[in-house]
Order: sequence, then C-alpha cells, then structure tokens
Amino acid sequence: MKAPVRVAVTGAAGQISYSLLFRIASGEMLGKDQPVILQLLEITPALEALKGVAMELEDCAFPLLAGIVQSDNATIAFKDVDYALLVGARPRGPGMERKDLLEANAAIFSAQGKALNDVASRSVKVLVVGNPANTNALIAQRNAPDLDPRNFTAMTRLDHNRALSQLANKTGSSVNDITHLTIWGNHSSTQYPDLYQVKVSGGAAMDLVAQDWYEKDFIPTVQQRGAAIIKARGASSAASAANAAIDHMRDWALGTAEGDWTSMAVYSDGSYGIQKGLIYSFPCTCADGHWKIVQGVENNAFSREKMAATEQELVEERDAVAHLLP
Ligand SMILES: NC(=O)c1ccc[n+]([C@@H]2O[C@H](COP(=O)([O-])OP(=O)(O)OC[C@H]3O[C@@H](n4cnc5c(N)ncnc54)[C@H](O)[C@@H]3O)[C@@H](O)[C@H]2O)c1
Ligand SMILES: O=C(O)C[C@H](O)C(=O)O
Repeated sequence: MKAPVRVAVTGAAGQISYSLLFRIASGEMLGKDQPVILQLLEITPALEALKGVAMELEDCAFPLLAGIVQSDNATIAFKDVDYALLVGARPRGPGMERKDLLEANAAIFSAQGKALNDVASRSVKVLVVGNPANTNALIAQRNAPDLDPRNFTAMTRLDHNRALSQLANKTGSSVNDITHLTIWGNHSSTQYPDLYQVKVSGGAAMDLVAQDWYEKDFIPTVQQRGAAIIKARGASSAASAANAAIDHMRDWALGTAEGDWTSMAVYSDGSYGIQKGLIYSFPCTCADGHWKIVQGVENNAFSREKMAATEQELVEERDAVAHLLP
C-alpha cells in the first residue's frame, strides 16, 4: 500500500463537496491504490453540518480513507497538503454573471493563497472551483509567492465535458470517439469552445456540423450551460462540477490519455500570445504530475478573435482585484 496523501477540500459542507468527497475517498481521483487523508475546511457556522458529512464518510468504511481533519482554520486544513480543491465560495443565483461574485469571493482566495504559501507541501496541486474560478486562482497564486505559479489551476473541465456531450449528441457519436477539444480562456460566458481541431472517430468535426450550428447553437449553449442549469435546478451545478474536478485532478496527477489533450486553466507563459501570468484555459497534456500547454495549434481568425475576447475579460477581472494582488 502507498503512503497516504493529504487532500484539502474547502467548502466541504457545500453541495459540490457532497458529490466530491465520497469519490475522492473511494479512489476515483487518485487511483484505487492511493490512500488519502481528507482535510476539510469550512466557515465556523457550517462546522456542525461538516461534522455530519464526516460521519457519513466514516459510515462508508472506505478502505482508502486514512483520516479526516475538520477545521475552520486554513492553516490547519492546508497543513502539508499535496492537493487542494478550493470549492468554498458563494455560488451565483439566477440572472448573475460569475464575475458578479468577484467582490464576495476574492477575499477568501487571498487568505487561502497565503495559508497555502505558509503550510502546504511545496508541490501542492491546487484546483480552484469557486467562482469566478480563473481570477480566484490568480488571487490565490499571487498571494503564494513561495510556491511555483504552475501549482495553481482553475477548472474549465466542466465546460470541456459539456462541449463533448453537445457534440456527441449532434453528431450521433459517443464522447469516446471525440478528441482534441479545447476550451480557451475564462470559465464564463466569454469562454471559447473550439471545434476546429476536434476529431470525431478520426475525422474532422467541422466536416460533420454546419458553421451556422457551431456559431449560433453550440458555442452559446456551452457558454450558457451553467446559467441554464441554475434556471432549471434552482441551484448551480453540483454533481457535474464535482465530476469535472475529479477528472481535472486525476489527469493532472496520473496523466492525460495518449494522443489526446484536455482543457485546464493554467498560468499563461505567453503561449498563443495570451498575456503572461493570467490563469487562462489552454489545451493541456499531463504526464508525471506536470501539465504542459500544447503548442502549435493553428488558430484561424475566428478563433483568434474569440480567444482575445475571453483574454480581455480576464484582464478586466484582474484589474478589478488589483488591490488583492501583491
Ligand atoms: N468552475 C466550475 O466549473 C464551477 C461549477 C459549479 C460551481 N462552481 C462554483 O463552486 C462554488 C461552490 O458551489 P456550491 O454549489 O458547492 O456552493 P454551496 O453554497 O453549496 O457551498 C459552498 C460552501 O463553501 C463554504 N464556504 C464559504 N466561504 C468559505 C471559506 N472562506 N472557507 C471555506 N468554506 C467556505 C460555505 O459555507 C458552503 O458550505 C461556487 O462559487 C460555484 O459558483 C464552479
Ligand atoms: O454557472 C455557474 O455559476 C456555476 C458553474 O460555474 C457552472 O458552470 O455550472
């Protein structure tokens, strides 16, 4: 048996975590041979509810669950963690854009960035789920100057998975037949789901769909899917968000599928002309616990315009929280 790794989850009594924690503890994220210690962070008023979640985790008798820490103190919850899933934040309600949450949630991520800087493992892998995810990840990263900026990522895997399903439905194929999909940019309504590189059963996806459907149906559907879920469910996506978080971390830790890539919002090194330092979603491959931005994707004028628009939104979000960026 391997030695246990420490996995922090914030917002651990919230709705996403209720789908997430049990899957981490059952080995779906890091493998069926990897014991985990869950280090759960909540705000003080939610500690009682958190206790109930921890009791249920115990009641599953997961063979891989080697311990549970519950705290309202980030320096306790993040102590020596190898993985940190930053979920805890206010979700948006009907009619809100994710960036409307910037003020409410930004302070959380500066405090948590500092705590990670102080006590987490130096190789901690951080995934920000709480919205606006990219800019929250930027805030956490900038408040953790002793950690490699590449340790901080934000989640666009839910958008990626949504796009896979939409395309599979349209083309009458299986998600298993689809490769080389990219979500570029922000986890927001400016994101750009790019089908130009996509292969369906080895052939070009754009040969199977009309440009009109791509522009007027597919792109807005993927961009607006979070809002559509909120409208239908009366609450933001939870199980699908947890599933995407598992996919993101599993690929980062254990590697992406051979011959394909995934979408991850990562620290921009200037690839594709995107401003260095933004947390921007790119096509990424992962191996040996490290992600790499796929190079050499040829973007046409349509794509470049969409990539620039979502970059511009991230620049504006960054500028709006400049006071929280040391
Ligand atoms: N990136 C994505 O694709 C994606 C998808 C779905 C939801 N989200 C976002 O995830 C976040 C959580 O969603 P949810 O549905 O689980 O919300 P929720 O309200 O059910 O749960 C959030 C939990 O976070 C806790 N919390 C608040 N401040 C905290 C802090 N400082 N430290 C620790 N915990 C704290 C709350 O007490 C609550 O239990 C929201 O911001 C939502 O918009 C992101
Ligand atoms: O849309 C939201 O506010 C929640 C989440 O980011 C989603 O995409 O479902």
